[in-house]
Amino acid sequence: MNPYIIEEHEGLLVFTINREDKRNAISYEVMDGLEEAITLAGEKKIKAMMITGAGEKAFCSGGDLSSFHELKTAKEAYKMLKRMSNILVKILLFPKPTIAVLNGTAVGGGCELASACDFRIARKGIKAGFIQGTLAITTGWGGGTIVSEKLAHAHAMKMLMEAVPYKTDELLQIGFIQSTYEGDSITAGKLFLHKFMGIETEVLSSYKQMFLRKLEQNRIEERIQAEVEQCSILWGEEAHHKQVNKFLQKK
Ligand SMILES: CC[C@@H](C(=O)O)C(=O)SCCNC(=O)CCNC(=O)[C@H](O)C(C)(C)COP(=O)(O)OP(=O)(O)OC[C@H]1O[C@@H](n2cnc3c(N)ncnc32)[C@H](O)[C@@H]1OP(=O)(O)O
Repeated sequence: MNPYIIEEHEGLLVFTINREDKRNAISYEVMDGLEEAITLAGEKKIKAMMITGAGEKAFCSGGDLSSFHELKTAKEAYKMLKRMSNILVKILLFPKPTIAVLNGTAVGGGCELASACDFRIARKGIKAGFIQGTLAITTGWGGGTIVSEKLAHAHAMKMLMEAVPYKTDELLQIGFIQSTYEGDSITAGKLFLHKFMGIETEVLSSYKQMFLRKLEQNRIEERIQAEVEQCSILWGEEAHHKQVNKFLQKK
């Protein structure tokens, strides 16, 4: 089965992580897919991009631990973290509106991926959190830096440091998600963007640039690079490998 699906719905590019049995964990193949989707979303006929996951259990459970666990040293981890952080930067700085539709749990890197989008909506009852701390690492794809820009200081720091999944009412309250939905995820995403789709692409892009200028002024890319480097160091430590082993041995 293809690990991702790319579809076009009347000017909306929809990317679905299609690894339901692995809770939509991000493998290198999913990274290939995200890179392809970003390129396709750049086409003139596309007004906005949506990212979601297959099924109802998970939006994305972060990096594929069974595969990335092979990366033992800081240097090995850096390559993977850097590649995915480049993808997050492309989504963050994408010149058109982007939305993450959290069809299910979003944890670890899944929460980072969602943070890179302009908007996040969630199915009622899901949970989302930066649980990286429980694996003795920090965010490493740029998500910590991104969330520090998008949420109030105390909310962002609390969410990162607590390292627990939050319920939808808490996610709404801190502003991590903008609304909740019931039913089909793609329909919910389309409904959220409905009014945007009637506006000229150039107008949407011009507004997006206003927000991007602020991020550039705040040296976002330089700060994301520092996050990648810091996480790589922690990744190489025994404490991290011990926690990942615990998760993998639960099988
Ligand atoms: C690597 C980058 C780093 C970053 O920079 O941010 C990270 O992303 S670190 C964070 C990595 N993610 C996690 O630690 C989450 C791990 N997963 C879970 O906690 C749970 O699976 C879940 C997401 C809360 C869902 O729980 P549940 O519905 O009970 O499912 P299972 O736990 O039984 O899992 C089913 C199936 O999926 C496999 N799985 C789940 N997550 C991952 C993952 N991240 N990588 C690889 N595989 C994953 C799990 O092993 C099960 O597989 P099988 O036993 O083969 O059925």
